[in-house]
Amino acid sequence: MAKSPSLDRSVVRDARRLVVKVGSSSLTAPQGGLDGFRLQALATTLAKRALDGVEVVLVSSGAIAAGMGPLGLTRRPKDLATQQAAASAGQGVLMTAYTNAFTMHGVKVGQVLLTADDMHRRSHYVNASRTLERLLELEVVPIVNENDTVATDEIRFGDNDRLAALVAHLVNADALLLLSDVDGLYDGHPSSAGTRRIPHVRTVEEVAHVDVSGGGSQLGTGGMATKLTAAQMATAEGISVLLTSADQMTAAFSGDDVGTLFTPTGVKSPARRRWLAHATSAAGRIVLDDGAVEAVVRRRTSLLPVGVTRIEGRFTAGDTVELCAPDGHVVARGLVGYDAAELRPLVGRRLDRAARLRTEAPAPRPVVRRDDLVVL
Ligand SMILES: Nc1ncnc2c1ncn2[C@@H]1O[C@H](COP(=O)(O)OP(=O)(O)O)[C@@H](O)[C@H]1O
Ligand SMILES: N[C@@H](CCC(=O)OP(=O)(O)O)C(=O)O
Repeated sequence: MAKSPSLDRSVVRDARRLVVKVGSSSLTAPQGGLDGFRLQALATTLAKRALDGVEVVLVSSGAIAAGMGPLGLTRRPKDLATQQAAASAGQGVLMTAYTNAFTMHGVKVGQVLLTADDMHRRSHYVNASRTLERLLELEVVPIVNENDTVATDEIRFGDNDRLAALVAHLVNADALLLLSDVDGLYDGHPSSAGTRRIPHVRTVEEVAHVDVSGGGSQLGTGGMATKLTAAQMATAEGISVLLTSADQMTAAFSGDDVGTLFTPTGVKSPARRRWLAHATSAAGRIVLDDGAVEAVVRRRTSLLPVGVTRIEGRFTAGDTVELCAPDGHVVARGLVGYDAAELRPLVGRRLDRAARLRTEAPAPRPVVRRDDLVVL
C-alpha cells in the first residue's frame, strides 16, 4: 500500500544530492562553545552518506558560538563587530573539528564562505556554483557558512537558513535537510503545553497562522520564521525540505516519520531564473498599470515605459527590481534596463509611431526585457 505523503520521507532517504543545514543550537554545549560529541555524531552520519555515494553539502552555523570560548565571552555577542571577531576566531575552530571528524572516516572536506552579496551578484553566484560542483566532483564535502567577518548589518543573512536554501538552488539539490534543536514545526511554540508537530506542509501559506515568533535557543538566530522562508524558497524550485532535529538525523535517513516535510510547490527552473527569483535583492520597485501586468504576466512580453505608472528607489541599469501590480503586490522581478533618473521622465509616456518619426525619437527600449524577467 502506498504511504500517505505525510509519512513518506523517501525523498530525503533517496536523495543523491543533499544539502544539510545544521544550526548553532545543534552544535553547541549549553554553557557555550562547540559540543565536540554532537559535531562528531553529525560528521559520522554524513560521512557514511558520502561514502555511500550521496553528494552532501553541509551548511554549518556555529562559528560565533565556537569563538566565544577563545575570546572569553559567556554570552552570544549582540553587536556586529564582536560577532565578527567571534566568528573569525570560531570559524577555524569549527573547520578544524569538522576536518578531524570527517577525516576519521576518510572523507575530505572543503570550506566555502559566502556573503549575501555573493548571492546577489550574478558573476559571484555562478562562480560559487562552479566551485561547489568541482568540490562534489572531487568527492569533497563542501562545508558552507556565511562569511561573517565581512558582512555588514545591511547586507547579511545572519541566520544560515536562507543561505542553505540558496545553496540548495546553486547545486540543484534533490532535498534540503534543516537540522535544529527542535524536531519539526509545531502548531505553536513547542514550549507551550499541548502543541503538536506538524508532519507535512504542502504550502508555507497553509501554516501562515502558526506562531513562529517565539525565540529559540540562546545561540540560534533565525528561529522558526527563517526556516519557513527557506522551505518556501526551496520547495518553489522543486526541492523537498525536511525540518527535524540533529538527534533524529539517522531516523530521517531511514525514511521514518520524523520532522516536518515540506513538499515541492513548483518545479526546477533554469539556474538563471532561480537566481533572479530568489538570490537577488531588489534595488527598487516599478508599479505597472493593468495592461502592462496583463502583458508581462500573461503574455510574457517585455515591459515598456508606457506601462509604468510609478517608480520607487534609486536603481541603476542592470539592477534587480520588483514589478508590482497597481495594488502594490509583486508580480515579477527583473533586471532593469534604465537608471531610475533616466526612466522617471518616461513614465507612462506614449509616443505613437507618427510622433516618433516627426521628432525622430527612437523607439523606447524596454524597461525590462522579457528574457530578463521572471514572473512570480
Ligand atoms: N512553531 C514553532 N515550532 C517549532 N519551533 C519554534 C516555533 N516557534 C518558535 N520556535 C523556536 O525555533 C527554534 C529554532 O530556531 P533557532 O534557535 O534559530 O535554531 P537553529 O540554531 O537550529 O537555526 C526552536 O528552538 C524553537 O524554540
Ligand atoms: N554564520 C553564523 C550563523 C549564526 C546562527 O546562529 O545561525 P543559526 O544557528 O543557523 O540560526 C555562525 O556561524 O555563527
